[in-house]
Amino acid sequence: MTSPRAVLMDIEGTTTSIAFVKDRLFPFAEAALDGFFAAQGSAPEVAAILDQVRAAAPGQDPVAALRGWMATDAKVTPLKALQGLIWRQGYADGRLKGHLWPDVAACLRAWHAGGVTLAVYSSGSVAAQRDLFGHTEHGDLVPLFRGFFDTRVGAKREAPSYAAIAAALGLPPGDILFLSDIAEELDAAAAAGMRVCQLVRPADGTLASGRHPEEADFPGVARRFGLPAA
Ligand SMILES: CSCCC(=O)C(=O)COP(=O)(O)O
Ligand SMILES: [Mg+2]
Repeated sequence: MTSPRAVLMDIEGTTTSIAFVKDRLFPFAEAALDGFFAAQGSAPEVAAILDQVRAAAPGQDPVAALRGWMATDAKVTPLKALQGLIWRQGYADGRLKGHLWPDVAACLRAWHAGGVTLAVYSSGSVAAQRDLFGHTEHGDLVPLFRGFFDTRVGAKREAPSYAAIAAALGLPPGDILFLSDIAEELDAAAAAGMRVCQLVRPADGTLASGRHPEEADFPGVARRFGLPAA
């Protein structure tokens, strides 16, 4: 079988540790929330997010709605947009560094150098994705990627989202390999015709679903799917 022409990847649990997202990024945004609104609540970008929160949670105080979504890790677009704005300040002043598992950066560089199209699909906003990959221990990796996709393209557990991403990349779904730790996301991508592989990273405690090919790291993915070696 030919190797994939593109690799589409999830962030949390795939390129990046679950602990970094849950124990560093999410608490960072939650702790900064009140101060952020006090300083920037009237900025047009922030006001637009608050309007989206009011539309999604009618009758609720918008900040209370945001805190409720944070508490349940809801993948709601306005929450993700707001978290991205708050994290931006942390990346800019050096309090945040985008975490990548040690095997990831070298593989991304090798795959890109070998002509493989790279793209990201995460619940985190496109701005947050670009900030994470732009501020890693391995430098700015944003130029390696052709596309970044978030929940505005659709939910990660629904097949049409993956069809829309393939169309945006201008590739047949069968030419794209999707990498994620979440079996339901892989189910949806496979239903849209993509090739898939579950990242079962021991340090994240990921459980293999048994429904998809599985690998513990990106070099394993490269070997299995015939991608360039790092
Ligand atoms: C851009 S990093 C933050 C990721 C995030 O907010 C999140 O909810 C994790 O979602 P993923 O789709 O990457 O598992
Ligand atoms: Mg994930």
